[in-house]
Amino acid sequence: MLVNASPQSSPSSSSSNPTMKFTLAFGALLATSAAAFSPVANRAAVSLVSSSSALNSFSSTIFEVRDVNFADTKEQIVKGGRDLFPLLPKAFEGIKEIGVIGWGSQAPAQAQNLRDSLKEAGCDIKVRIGLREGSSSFAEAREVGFTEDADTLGEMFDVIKKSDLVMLLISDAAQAALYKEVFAAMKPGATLGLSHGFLLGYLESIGEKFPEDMDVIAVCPKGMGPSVRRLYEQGKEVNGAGINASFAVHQDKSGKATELALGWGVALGSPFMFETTLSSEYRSDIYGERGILLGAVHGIVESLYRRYQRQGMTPEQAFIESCESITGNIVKIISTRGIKAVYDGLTGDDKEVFKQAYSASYMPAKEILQEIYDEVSSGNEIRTVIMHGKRINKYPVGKIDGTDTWIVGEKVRSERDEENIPLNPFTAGVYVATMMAQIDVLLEAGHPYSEVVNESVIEAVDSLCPYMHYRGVAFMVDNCSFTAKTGSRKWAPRFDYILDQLAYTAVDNGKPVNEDLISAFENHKVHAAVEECCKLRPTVDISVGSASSTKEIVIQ
Ligand SMILES: NC(=O)C1=CN([C@@H]2O[C@H](COP(=O)(O)OP(=O)(O)OC[C@H]3O[C@@H](n4cnc5c(N)ncnc54)[C@H](OP(=O)(O)O)[C@@H]3O)[C@@H](O)[C@H]2O)C=CC1
Ligand SMILES: CC(=O)[C@](C)(O)C(=O)O
Ligand SMILES: [Mg+2]
Ligand SMILES: [Mg+2]
Repeated sequence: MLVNASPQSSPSSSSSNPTMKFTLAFGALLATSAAAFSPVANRAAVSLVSSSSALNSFSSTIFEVRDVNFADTKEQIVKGGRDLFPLLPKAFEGIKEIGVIGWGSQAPAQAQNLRDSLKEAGCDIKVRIGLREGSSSFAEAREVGFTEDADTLGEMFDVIKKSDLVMLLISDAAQAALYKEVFAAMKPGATLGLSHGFLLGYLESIGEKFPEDMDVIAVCPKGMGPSVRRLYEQGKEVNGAGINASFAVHQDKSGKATELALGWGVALGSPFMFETTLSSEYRSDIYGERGILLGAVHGIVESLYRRYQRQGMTPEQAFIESCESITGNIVKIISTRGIKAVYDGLTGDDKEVFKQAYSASYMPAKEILQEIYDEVSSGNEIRTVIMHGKRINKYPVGKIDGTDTWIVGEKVRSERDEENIPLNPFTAGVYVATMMAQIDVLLEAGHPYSEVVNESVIEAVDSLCPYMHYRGVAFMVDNCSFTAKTGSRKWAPRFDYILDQLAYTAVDNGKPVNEDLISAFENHKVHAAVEECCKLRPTVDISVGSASSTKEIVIQ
C-alpha cells in the first residue's frame, strides 16, 4: 500500500505539520497455516493449533476464495475491492437492520464504510448507531449523518433490539461488563458481530459461553479505526485500498455466517480477508499491541533518545536518530521491501553496529514479549483490562506526550526534511530485533503466518507508525482501543528498562555478537512470507492529515 501522508492543521496541535510522504507496503496480507508449531509451546498454544487446523477450509458461494502458496504452506484468502460491492446484497441476505454499538475508534470508521458500501451496492439495509444514554458521542455521530430524526441513532439497547446484525464495538472492558444485557436484548436469529476475540477470552475465563442459538462472527481490521476510514475514502478513487481484516466464524446456526463475515469485510474496504479463530485473534491482538505495534516501539524510542543524548547528541539529533529513523526510514523500507532489506542495505561499520544492537536486544526484548504472551494467554491481561475499565472514571488515562522527548519531537517534525531522515544502524538493530522476537514468540505459540505478519509487521509499518510519524506517539496510541492504549502504557516502560539495563549495557561492555542469532535472522522463514505479501499488496495513496470524516482522538 502506498501511503501519502500530507499535513492537516489541527486545533489540538501546535506543530506546523510538515508535509511528509510515505511509501508503504503491505496493504495486503496473506494467510498461511500454522506452520511453525513448536514442541515447547504451552497448552494454550496446543489448543490454538488444534483450532487453527480447522482453518484453511472455508468456502463461499459468493466470493472467490483463493489458494495462496506461502513459503511451504498453502492458505486461503478472499481479496476485497469495490468491484465486489454488487455481491453485497447476497452476502447480507436476511439482514435489514445493522446496529453498530459504540463510537470509539472502530465504530465511526466501520459504520460509515458500511453505510457507504451498502448504499453503493443498492442494499436496502439501515445502519443505525447505538450509544449509552447520555453519551457525548451522540453529537459526533450526528455530525456525520446518523440522527434520531432519520432513526439511525439511538440508545444502545433499543438499537440492539431492532438489529439483525449487532456489531458490538464498545470497549472490550464494557463488553465484559454488559454482555448479559446485550445477549438478552438481541432478537431471535440475530447475529452477534465482534471486531475482537476479547469477549470469548473473558467468557472462557469465567466458564461461560455465547448463547448457542445465535451466529457469532468477527471481522477484525488489522489497523486503527481512523486508518480504516481514511483508506476507504481514498479507495473510492483507487480500487483495493483499505486495511486487511481477519475473520472468524465462531457459531454458525444459520449456515450463512461465513458469507456475512466476508461481506462485512468487503464492505469495510479490506483488501484481503484471512481466517482466524476468536481465540487466536485475542491472543495475537492483545499481545501485538503491547509489543512492537505500540508499547515496544514507544519504549524503544524513549530508551534510545536518552542513550543518544548520553553519548553527546543534542536532544533534536537524538530524536532524529531514534524516533525519526524508525518512522521516517526503517518502516518505509520494511513496508516496501521487507525486514531483511533493512539489514541488506547496510555495509561496513554500519552493519557491525546493527549486528551488535540486534544481538544484544533480541533476548531481552523476547523475555518481555514472552511474558506478555503468557499474561494474555493465561487470561491475566484480560483481567487487567477489565479492572482498568472499572477504575477508569476515577483514574482516566493520562497524556503520554507531554515529556521532553515528544516536545522535542514536535519541533523536529515541524523542521523535518522528509527526504533526508537518517537510518541509524543501532536503532535499526534494536527495532528489528524486537520485531523478530515478537514474530518468534507468536510462531512458537503456533499462530499462522497471516496473523504473525499482520500483528508484527504490516500493522506497525502501514497503519500505526505513519500516525506516530505525523503527530507523535500519543496520536498513534490514543487512536487505538481502550484495551490497546492502557496496555501500551503498562508495557512500554518494561521495554524501555530492559533494553537500557540489559541490551545497551551488553553493547557498552563489549559483549561479542551472537552469530547464531544473526544467522537465524538471516535465514528466517518469515522473510519469504513478508516478500509474498509485498507481491500481492494493492497500491493506494492515503492522506493521513487531509480532511476526512474520520474521528481522531487527542488526550489533553
Ligand atoms: N481501535 C481500533 O482500531 C481497533 C479496535 N478493535 C476492537 O473494536 C472494539 C471497539 O474498540 P474501539 O473502537 O477501539 O473503542 P474503545 O475501546 O475506545 O471504546 C470506546 C467506546 O466504548 C464505549 N463504552 C465504554 N464504556 C461503555 C459502557 N459502559 N457502556 C456503553 N458504551 C461504553 C464508549 O462510549 P462513549 O462513546 O459513550 O464514550 C465508546 O463508544 C473492541 O473490541 C476493540 O478491541 C479491533 C481492531 C482495531
Ligand atoms: C489498531 C489495533 O488493531 C489495535 C492496536 O489492536 C487496537 O486498537 O486495539
Ligand atoms: Mg489490532
Ligand atoms: Mg487491539
